[in-house]
Amino acid sequence: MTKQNVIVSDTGDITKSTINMAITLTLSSKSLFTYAPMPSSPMQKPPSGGFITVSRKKLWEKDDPVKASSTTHIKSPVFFSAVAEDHSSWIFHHPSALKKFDQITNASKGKQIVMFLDYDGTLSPIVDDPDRAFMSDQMRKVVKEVARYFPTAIVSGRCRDKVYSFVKLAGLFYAGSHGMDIKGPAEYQKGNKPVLFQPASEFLPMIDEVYKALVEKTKSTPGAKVENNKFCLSVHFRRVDEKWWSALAEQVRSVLKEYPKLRLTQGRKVLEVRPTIKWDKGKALEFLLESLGFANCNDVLPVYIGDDRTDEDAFKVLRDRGQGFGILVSKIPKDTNASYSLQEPSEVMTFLHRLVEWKRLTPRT
Ligand SMILES: O=P(O)(O)OC[C@H]1O[C@H](O[C@H]2O[C@H](CO)[C@@H](O)[C@H](O)[C@H]2O)[C@H](O)[C@@H](O)[C@@H]1O
Repeated sequence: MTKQNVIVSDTGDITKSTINMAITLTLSSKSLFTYAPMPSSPMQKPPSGGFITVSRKKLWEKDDPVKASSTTHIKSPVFFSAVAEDHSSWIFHHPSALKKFDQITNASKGKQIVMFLDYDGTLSPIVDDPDRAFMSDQMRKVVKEVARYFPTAIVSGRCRDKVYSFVKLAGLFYAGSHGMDIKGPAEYQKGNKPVLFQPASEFLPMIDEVYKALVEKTKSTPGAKVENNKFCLSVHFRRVDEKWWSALAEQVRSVLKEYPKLRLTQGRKVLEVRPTIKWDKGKALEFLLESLGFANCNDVLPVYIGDDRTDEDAFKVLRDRGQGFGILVSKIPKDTNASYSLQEPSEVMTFLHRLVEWKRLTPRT
């Protein structure tokens, strides 16, 4: 494997000493994720008081409650006060979308809201078994209502068919495989045809081959699970004992060294394998806006809600366009290009309810 084809994250789901470090050391010193700190981000500044430094990595570690509870250093009261301080500073810059609801709806005056919703960790809570990440009936109901009023897309790392089998709603756009498999509802036509876009289709045979190789290679690691997401793959380690994380990373690396056209990224306790093409959730968002007839328009307000690093590509597109808002679903501070935050899927549901209510009560202009 060349050093160029593997890009590695640092993420709060794991510690430096384990899987993350294993890949970083063996493959590349370059960090994968473009979690560029925002110029205004308070996280760039040293915490005031000057007696303790709380790194972003430690804050990311808290993303995982199990990990956090087993990490002895965060029990220090000094740590807690520094975390609290960082948290309130972060919230100041990424306020709750519920608290700033009026600000968001005011910005939509004269504009068409278009909703983009990530699936795992946004519409459904994170669970141990990826095959059981079901969406609640209440969440389905409100997403259906949202889609009645606003063009709506589900954007997921999952295989499109799989995410559809969870959401089970017609009339929406679905962008699976991190946006590499986009399908629109029949009622939205582009050139008299329903929208269908698969920029990585040439990679299908390779992805299938690597899927089989990864299943074979990782079968000795208890708890590891390889998920075929059609144009990309996920190697889950949520149910793998931490002591095997490095070995699992090495297994994945050993398979990928034969495939320089694939890259490795990291999400929430998952290693994600995908083609090196320049396509991501941000590009998918732009493609969808264009398909909806909103390319180069000022009268549109895209709102993207997501919880993971891959959603940052979409947040960044919105920030760069100076259009719409990204909303990060997270309980803890993270470097993000999102403008607002929500703590968890239940808050996402409340936000969507309020949006539907607001739209119902707003007189048509
Ligand atoms: O873009 P997303 O819809 O957020 O997909 C990202 C990954 O989500 C899924 O994995 C995550 O959720 C699982 C279920 O809660 C959890 O067990 C896992 O640890 C998380 O990483 C999905 O299974 C992956 O294929 C996606 O890449």
